Amino acid sequence: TFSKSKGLRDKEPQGESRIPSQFGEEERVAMKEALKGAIQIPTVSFNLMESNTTALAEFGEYIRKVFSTRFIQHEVVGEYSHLFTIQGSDPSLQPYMLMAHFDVVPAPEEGWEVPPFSGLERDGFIHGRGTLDNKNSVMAILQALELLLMRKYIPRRSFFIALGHDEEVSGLKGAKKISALLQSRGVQLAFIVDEGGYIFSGLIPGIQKPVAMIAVSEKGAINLRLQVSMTPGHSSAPPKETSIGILAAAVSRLEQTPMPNMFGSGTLEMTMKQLAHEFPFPFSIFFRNLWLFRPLVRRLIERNYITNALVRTTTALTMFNAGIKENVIPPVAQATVNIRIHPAQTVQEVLELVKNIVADDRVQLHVLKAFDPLPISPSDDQALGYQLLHQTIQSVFPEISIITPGICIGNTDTVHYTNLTTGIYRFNPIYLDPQGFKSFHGLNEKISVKAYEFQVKFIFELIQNADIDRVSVPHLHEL
Ligand SMILES: CCCCCCCC/C=C\CCCCCCCC(=O)NCC(=O)O
Ligand SMILES: [Zn+2]
Ligand SMILES: [Zn+2]
Repeated sequence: TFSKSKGLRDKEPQGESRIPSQFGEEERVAMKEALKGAIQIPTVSFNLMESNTTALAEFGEYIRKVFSTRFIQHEVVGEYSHLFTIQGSDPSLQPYMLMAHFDVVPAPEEGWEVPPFSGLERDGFIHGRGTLDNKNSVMAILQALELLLMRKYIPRRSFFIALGHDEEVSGLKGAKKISALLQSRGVQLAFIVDEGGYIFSGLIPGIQKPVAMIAVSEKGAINLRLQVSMTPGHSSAPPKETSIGILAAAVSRLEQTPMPNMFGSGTLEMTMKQLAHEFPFPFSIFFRNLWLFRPLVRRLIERNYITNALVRTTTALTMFNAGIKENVIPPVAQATVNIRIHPAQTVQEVLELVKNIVADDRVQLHVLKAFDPLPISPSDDQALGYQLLHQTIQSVFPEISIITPGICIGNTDTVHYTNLTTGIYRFNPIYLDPQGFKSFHGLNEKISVKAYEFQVKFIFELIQNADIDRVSVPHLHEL
């Protein structure tokens, strides 16, 4: 119930209509087999222009085959994305939306323990690209709905399921179009839930206990192309500087010059408030007494590469292309820099900083994509989406005692839905340890069969929790 989080309370106790989230052996086998099949379809997004469209189409066929989507309104949007509309019995309740994406980043086989699109089960884990990011969610959402419908559950609150096909390359053809379609129908959502927050385990230095982080905001981003052009010529009489040398020096300056540490603003303060007591001595003293230790904490946080990303705009050099032949002075050198913007900064401010760091007019800057950090969604007692997630985490994972709002350092399709709701929450009910975190876009991405079952159970519970009548409880200030 909501009693622990104080704000919203169930009007009625959960009646007999509540369906227990218990699944039979046959159902559990079918569940994991369905996920394996999804992993085997190589729905890779390479870049804005290029994706495996055959696989994207095949994925659509696959979900139709595995789930009884014919019983609910199912639309294909932007050629490959999917929008499901589940009509609730009580039109007075504002609808919500569950989101996920089924495109994945490329996965060259080198370095993987099992082929990345095999979906092989080994030692209790299903392996493959997309097992965490994010076919697990796509399949778990549809699976939970299917299991509820099979048990004759009739939702009271309407909800949508939006499954994007190009999240990894912007969401412009999928999520953006779904959002426009819903807007044209006059839909306003109570809240949305997407990927981007997790149950962190051993990921926050000093904290052993699991921390469920519901991301209430996410960083902005810029993809920036740096280019140097020069006249080609014979390499036996080289000029003093080449396009490659000039560009290399520029990107090296960017890598060597971190953006300013912005500790002291945004969602991190909220997260720190929740976590301060959990750190071991003497860190707990430092975090609880920022009035005295702020400068020290500011430095401590930037020591770890993950927490560093929470306090500053990050700059990652991700692509570098130059040269046409061994003995030709290169005409053009290009690099792509992927920047993630701290919520206290804007695209314009960061571009200005970049220009000053590059400080070389021969290096042209082209903005390929840019957006500001996302607004902070409410996490107070009255925030329905946040409180529903909070409640469901407490009931499905009773071992978790720390639930906190936070920020997602990656980007999600939610960027396209700010017109439909102010309640944007990013949370996947998955334990993520440092190895799991590194496997996002990396090697050996995998999910345990148990973890996947818990994800299905979580959504099964969340949908039912969203249907319980709630009354507001006056806010009680803690003494
Ligand atoms: C003191 C608090 C510590 C919390 C530390 C954890 C912070 C990590 C936050 C979020 C995890 C990032 C998940 C990434 C989501 C992936 C989505 C994605 O790949 N999108 C595409 C992209 O970003 O390029
Ligand atoms: Zn993702
Ligand atoms: Zn991703």
